[in-house]
Amino acid sequence: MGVAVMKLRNPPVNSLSLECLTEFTISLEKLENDKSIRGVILTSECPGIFSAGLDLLEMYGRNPAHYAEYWKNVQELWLRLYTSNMILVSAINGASPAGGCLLALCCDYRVMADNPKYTIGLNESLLGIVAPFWFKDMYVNTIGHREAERALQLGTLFSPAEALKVGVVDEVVPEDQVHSKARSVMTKWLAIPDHSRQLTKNMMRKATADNLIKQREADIQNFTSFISKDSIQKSLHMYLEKLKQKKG
Ligand SMILES: CCCCCCC/C=C/C(=O)SCCNC(=O)CCNC(=O)[C@H](O)C(C)(C)COP(=O)(O)OP(=O)(O)OC[C@H]1O[C@@H](n2cnc3c(N)ncnc32)[C@H](O)[C@@H]1OP(=O)(O)O
Repeated sequence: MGVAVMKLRNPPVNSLSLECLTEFTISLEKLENDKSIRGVILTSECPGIFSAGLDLLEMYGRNPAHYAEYWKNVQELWLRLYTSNMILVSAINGASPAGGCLLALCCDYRVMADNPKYTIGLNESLLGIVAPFWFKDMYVNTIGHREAERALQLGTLFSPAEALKVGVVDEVVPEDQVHSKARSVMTKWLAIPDHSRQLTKNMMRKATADNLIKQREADIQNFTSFISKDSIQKSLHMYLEKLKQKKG
């Protein structure tokens, strides 16, 4: 029925390394150019993890040129996903913090597995970093200003039930039904004529995407100088240490 399933596979936690981002963007571009494909189901092949978000090791202990290159690719993937003409449905079958949540938010519909161990949200502030304006814009578009304001400041990671309540996801289903539900949602969306659905999607999303497009270079500069700061590098170091210690 012209539907592709994209499975994220970058063990152990599907972090979005530079290589992973680049491959993702290229695959998406290929699908976008394949006229037989009308929809994509985005999911993960890593057990229990949808995506751990941006790769912290791409943002820690590197040089400014690397940070700039990395951020350019983060922007590129986001723009492609967010403005895709295809129907995107995410089958969120695991934890989905920060950049993982960002991927899901780009989709037209989000189905999440009902497992309280899996959380989702833009938790950047917990890491001592700040979600950029275009992450924030997409969050506001999805859950509204007040909820986004609170969740961004607190770095809230929502359980599936909370995520459903606040509107971060559209549906929560038993874990073994995530993929079948994503497929049935896709069938419903495929019944809408592409041209009217695409024009409507574009109308809803263009201003948000344009907001980044018009200041991409400044956003790269801003990211590079922010992430290069000693205080921010120190925060990332502490967060990485915390992740290590969690293992015991
Ligand atoms: C002006 C602009 C400002 C900057 C804006 C930047 C926007 C940033 C967006 C982001 O996405 S930042 C990343 C946020 N991600 C997280 O906070 C998730 C952190 N990870 C976890 O919470 C957990 O790892 C997990 C995903 C819930 C999985 O838990 P699990 O117990 O299954 O695995 P772990 O033992 O914790 O991890 C295994 C292994 O993977 C490493 N790792 C985890 N997450 C990342 C990551 N995002 N990037 C790189 N590496 C990651 C973790 O350290 C472990 O490594 P080892 O100890 O095995 O070496």
